[in-house]
Amino acid sequence: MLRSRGPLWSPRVSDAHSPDVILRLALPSPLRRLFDYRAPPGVARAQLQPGMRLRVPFGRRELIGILIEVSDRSEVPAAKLKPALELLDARAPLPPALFKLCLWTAQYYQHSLGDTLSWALPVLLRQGEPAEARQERFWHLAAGASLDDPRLARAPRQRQALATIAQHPHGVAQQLLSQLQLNRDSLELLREKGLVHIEVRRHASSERPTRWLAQPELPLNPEQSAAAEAVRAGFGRFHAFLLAGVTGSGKTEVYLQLIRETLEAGKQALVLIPEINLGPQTLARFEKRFNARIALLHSNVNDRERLDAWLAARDGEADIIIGTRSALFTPMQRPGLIIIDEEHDASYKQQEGLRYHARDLALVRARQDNVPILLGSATPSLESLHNAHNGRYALLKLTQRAGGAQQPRFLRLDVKSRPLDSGLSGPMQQAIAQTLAAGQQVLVFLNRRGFAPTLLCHDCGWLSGCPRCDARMTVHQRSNELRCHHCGHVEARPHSCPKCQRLDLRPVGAGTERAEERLGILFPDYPVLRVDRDSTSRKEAMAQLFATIQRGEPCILIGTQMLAKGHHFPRVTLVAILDADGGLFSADFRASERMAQLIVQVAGRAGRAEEPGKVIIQTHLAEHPLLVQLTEQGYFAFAEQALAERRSAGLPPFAHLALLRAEAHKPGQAEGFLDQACSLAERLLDERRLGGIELLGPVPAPMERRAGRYRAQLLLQASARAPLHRLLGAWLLELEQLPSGRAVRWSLDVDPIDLF
Ligand SMILES: Nc1ncnc2c1ncn2[C@@H]1O[C@H](COP(=O)(O)OP(=O)(O)OP(=O)(O)O)[C@@H](O)[C@H]1O
Ligand SMILES: [Zn+2]
Repeated sequence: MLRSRGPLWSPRVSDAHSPDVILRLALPSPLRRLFDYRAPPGVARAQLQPGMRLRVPFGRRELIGILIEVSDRSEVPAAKLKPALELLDARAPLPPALFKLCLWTAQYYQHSLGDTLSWALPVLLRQGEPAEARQERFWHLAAGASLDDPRLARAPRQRQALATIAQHPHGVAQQLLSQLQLNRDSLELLREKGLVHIEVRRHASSERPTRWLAQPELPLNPEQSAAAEAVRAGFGRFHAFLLAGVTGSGKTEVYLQLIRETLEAGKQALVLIPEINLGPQTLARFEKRFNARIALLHSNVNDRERLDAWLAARDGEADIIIGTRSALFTPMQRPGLIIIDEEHDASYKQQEGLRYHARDLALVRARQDNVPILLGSATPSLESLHNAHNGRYALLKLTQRAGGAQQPRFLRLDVKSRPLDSGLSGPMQQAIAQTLAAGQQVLVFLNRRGFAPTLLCHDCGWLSGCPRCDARMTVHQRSNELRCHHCGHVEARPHSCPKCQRLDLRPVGAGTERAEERLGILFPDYPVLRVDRDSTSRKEAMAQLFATIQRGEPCILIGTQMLAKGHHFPRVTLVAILDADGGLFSADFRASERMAQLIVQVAGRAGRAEEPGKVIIQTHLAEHPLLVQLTEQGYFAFAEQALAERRSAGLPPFAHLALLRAEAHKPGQAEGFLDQACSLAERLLDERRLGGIELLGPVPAPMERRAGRYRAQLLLQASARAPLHRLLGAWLLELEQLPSGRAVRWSLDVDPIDLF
C-alpha cells in the first residue's frame, strides 16, 4: 500500500548491534509517503500501536504524526534518523474501522495518507489534545512536594500557587484555575520541577434513555410503510437503498422511524445533511422527536464541541450523530444505520485538499461496518439512479405528498422579446400581484446575488472586469461596491468610466438585490424579504426572517439557492423562477442536472399546505427538450433522458473521470507541467498495457485566470475504474518528482463534480 519510496528492505546502514525501533509515520504533508523516526526516549516497543499520535521534529517545526507501522529497519541512514519527541496516546484515538476507511480514502483519492488523516480527525486531535471523552485535567500536589523547597525561595508566585494547590486534596480542576487566581505559567514551572502533576479524570457518563420517543410518530402512509419495511428487512447487514421521494413526501418521517428502530436495537445512527440544510428546522425535528443523545458535527460548532461530539460518538455515548460532509469520518462504537439526506447535493463533495465525496465514502463505510445505508432525495443524482437501475441500490419510491398536499403545477413562460424589468417580465408581475391579492406568499428565485452581474459604460463599452480573474465584477448597490464572486476582490464602485471618464455607467442584468429593490417599488404594500449570502450573514437575521414567513401574512421572499432546500413554507403558493437558461447551455455537462434539481427543489417549497402551488419559469428556451420533459413529466423522466444522453456521450456515470488541475503565476507554466504529466501518463499506459483510458488536454481551464493565477487542466476519462486507478497510483509518485511541478500548484480530483 502506501510506503516510503524505493525498495523497502534495502540493507541497513546503521550499526547491526542494537535492534532499532523504527516508527513509520503519516505526517500532515502533501507528500505521498511515510516518514521514519526512532521511538521517543523511554518508550518501549510494546507501548506502540498503529493509529497512535506522536509529536515529531520536522525541519524547523514540530508536527503531529500518526503511527502506521513499527519496523526494525529504515532506508534512512541511521545518523539521519531523528527520535520522535513524545507519544501522545495510550491507545489509538481512531478505532480500526475508521483507520481502515482513511486508508481506503487516501488510496482511492490518491491523496497523502497523513493529510487524509488530518482531514478526518477533529482539529483539536490534530493539535495534540487528549483523545479521551469529557475529561477534566486536575492539578495535584506531587508526593513529597514541600512549600519549603529551596527552588521556590526566589519564586513567590510559584510558592503561592503551590500553597493553593496544597489546600485541595482532590486536585484543582483546570476550569477553576482562574477563579482561584492560579497562574498557568507558574503551574507549568512547578510541574517541570516535579512539585505538581496533572491527573486526567473522566466525568461519569450519562444514563442511556429507556424510552426513545419524546413525541408520537405519524402513522406512515402505505408508500412510506413499504419503504421503511424494506430498510428494516435489511437491518444488521450492508444494503444500500435509494429513497426517491417527491418533495414533501415524508422522507424525513421515514428516516425518523428507522432511526427509532436503530436506537431500540441498541445501535447508533449517522445522518449526513447538506450544508444548506443546517437550518434550525431540520435539527429541531430530530431533537423534538427523540430522548436521545444527539451529537452535532457541522460548521457552526466550535472545535471543542466538535471533539466532544466526536468522542461521544466513538465511545457510544451519543445515539444519533448528525452532521455535514466531514461527519462521515465520525467513529461509532455500535453503528447501526447511515442516512444521507439530499444525496444529490454538491456540498457532499469537498472541493479542496482531500477531494472526497462523502456520499460515495459513506457507501464504503456502510459496507465495512456491515450496516444498511439509505440515500434520500426528491431529485436523486444521475449516479445514484444509475446504481438503482443496475441493481446496486434498492429503489424505494414515494410518489405522493404526505398529508394530502398536491404537487405544484409548472408553467414555462417564454420571455423571448419581452421586456424584462429588473429581471421580471410583465406576466410574471401579474402572477405575483394576483397571489399577494389572494393573501398568499410568493417565492422569487434568482440564483445570482448582488445588484447586477456587471457594470457597463454606455459610451465606450468598458465592462467591470476583475483585475485578477477572467470574470466580471458584480455590482453591489447597498455597499456601493464592485465585488468579484470568484476571488473576493472588492473595489469602490466608480462614478465615472475608468477608461473614458464619462459618466454613463449602467448596471447590466439583474441579481437578487436589484429584483428586491424593484419588487419593493412594484408592491409597496407587502414586505419583501431577501435571503442570500449577503443578507443572512447573521444567524438571528435569518431566524427572524423565517419567523415572519411562518406567520403567514402575504409577502415576497426573494433569494438564491439558500431558499431552495429543506424549508417548509406552508403559505407560499407561487414560485417565480426568474432565469433557468444558464443550466441549459453551460459547458459543464452536469449543469442541466443541477438546474433540474434546483428547479424541482425550489418548486417543492410551494403549496405544501392546503392551497395548491404554481411554479412559473421564465426562459428564452421554452421548447428545450430537457426543460419540457422536466416541467411536463417530472424529474424522473428528465433524469432518464439525461442518462441516455450521458450514455451516448460516454460521460459519467458511464465513464470514470479524474482531473489534474494546475495553476501558476506565469502564463504557460501550468500547461508546461501538464504537458509533461501527459507524456508521463502516456508512457505509463504503454508500459503497463492499460487500455480504455483517454487523456484529454491539457487545455486552459474554462475560466483561465482566477485570483491572479493561470489555470489549466488535463482530463482522464476511463471506461473502467481499475485501470484508471492503477495508472493514477504510479503516475502521482512520478508527478511529485517533476521539477516543473515546483513552480505550479497542482492537484488531482478523482470523480470531479465540476470541471472548472
Ligand atoms: N405519514 C404522514 N402523515 C401525515 N403527515 C405526514 C406524514 N409524513 C410526513 N408528513 C408531513 O408532511 C410534511 C412533509 O414531510 P417531510 O418533511 O418528512 O418530507 P420530505 O420528503 O422530507 O420533504 P422535502 O424533501 O421536501 O424536504 C411534513 O409536514 C410532515 O410532518
Ligand atoms: Zn476575481
